[in-house]
Amino acid sequence: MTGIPAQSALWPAPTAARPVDATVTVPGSKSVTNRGLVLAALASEPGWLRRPLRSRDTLLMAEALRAMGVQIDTVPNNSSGSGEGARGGGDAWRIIPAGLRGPAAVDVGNAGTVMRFLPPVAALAEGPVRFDGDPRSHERPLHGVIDALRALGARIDDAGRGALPLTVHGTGSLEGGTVEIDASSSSQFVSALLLSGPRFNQGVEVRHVGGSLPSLPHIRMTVEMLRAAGAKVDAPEDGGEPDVWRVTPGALLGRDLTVEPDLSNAAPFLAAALVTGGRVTVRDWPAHTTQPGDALREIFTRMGGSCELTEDGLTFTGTGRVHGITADLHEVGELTPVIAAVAALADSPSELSGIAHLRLHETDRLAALAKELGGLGCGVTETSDGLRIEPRPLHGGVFRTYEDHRLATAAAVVGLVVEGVQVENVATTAKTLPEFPELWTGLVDPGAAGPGTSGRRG
Ligand SMILES: O=C(O)C1=C[C@@H](OP(=O)(O)O)[C@@H](O)[C@H](O)C1
Ligand SMILES: C=C(OP(=O)(O)O)C(=O)O
Repeated sequence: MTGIPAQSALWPAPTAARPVDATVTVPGSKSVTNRGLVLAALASEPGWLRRPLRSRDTLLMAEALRAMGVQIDTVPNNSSGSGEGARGGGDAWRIIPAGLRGPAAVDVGNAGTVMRFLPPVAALAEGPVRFDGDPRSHERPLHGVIDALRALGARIDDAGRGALPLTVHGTGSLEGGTVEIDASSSSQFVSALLLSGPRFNQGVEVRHVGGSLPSLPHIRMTVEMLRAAGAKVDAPEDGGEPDVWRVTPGALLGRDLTVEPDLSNAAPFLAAALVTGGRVTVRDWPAHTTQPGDALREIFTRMGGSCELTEDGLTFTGTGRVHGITADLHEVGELTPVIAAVAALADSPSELSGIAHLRLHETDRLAALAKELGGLGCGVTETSDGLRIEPRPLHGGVFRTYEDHRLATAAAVVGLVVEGVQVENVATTAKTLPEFPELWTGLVDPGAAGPGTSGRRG
């Protein structure tokens, strides 16, 4: 990939000489793209995904579905289709479902969505499907999906690990029915079972038992996207039983879906306006969305800025002052690294809670943020379920990223206002935003802006 340093290289994070003032096009949502791919692959007719995210996580998803027999073609986004979905340039994906089959090998990389959403799909395939991925994927929780699939009738060989690597021995169908799981370590267990649920003989009823479920907006996203594909879903927010979801068996429609921008990946760009006292517009911010990133409007406003949603997108304006925040991020955990970076630059301490499950994300995010923000001079303490951040004057230094895209973008936010921050392996942003280094450079230096970022100054 052009412009992205080699893995071990240090990337000097650009410092903003003045408040940033730019408009950014953030690529599509990882969570919407990967749900869209799975639902399209399980549908009874072809479908379209427009403006899909093309990043490591979504390309791995597409490759895995292809390995199981699904046809996914890349076509220019104006070649066919109609209505709202046909808008916009770039490429689209045309997904043509087929009888799912093994033998197949799936590389999950370190994508939670691939390692959790696809074993239920593989249970519907005819033949064995082998799953493996990065070393970290072996440590991330998967027991909820494995145990549930076994209870619903699947045969899985995981050598007793309860984790990757494993083989799902699909038989072409799955009985389904009611299952209890503890999804307190990842909402993706619930989403995984619901997404394939319409194709199980009896559908599925998922009953969460155990500690509080994280990332509820992501489960709502699953429910909304299932319904948009024609599935009948009963969910707690419609007056149903708490922590119980029911999906009725039935055919899924092929959709023509335009993917929203990734609002979690918008976080560092909005943060740039906040910490430099500047202004950033993120184009195409959806008026209605289930993405957790929509909560940034409220969170960053509390931290000192203001925002306006117009037809152009979301414009966030900083004042030059950043305040600490006390926030329970249980529902929006993936926003934590950038919020922590902003908190390290605030004029008062912050307390971030409800995010113990981040210890099992791409890396142990609580330990990594404490160590790396601490290494630049910030006071950071890990609590039982979060971080206490006490801002102090920061200095430059190497910021390690532990193969975690969100650690890299968090480091870049600090680097805007602290000279000498060097980000190790910024290329790790390819997990969800391969264009990050170019977009970020365009933000700070509009003269160097590529197609995704444009400066507003003359
Ligand atoms: O379903 C999804 O698309 C996601 C759910 C969340 O996972 P957890 O519930 O494991 O935190 C989130 O952190 C992840 O980035 C994406
Ligand atoms: C937790 C994340 O990813 P994954 O889908 O791999 O769980 C994330 O993107 O912040």
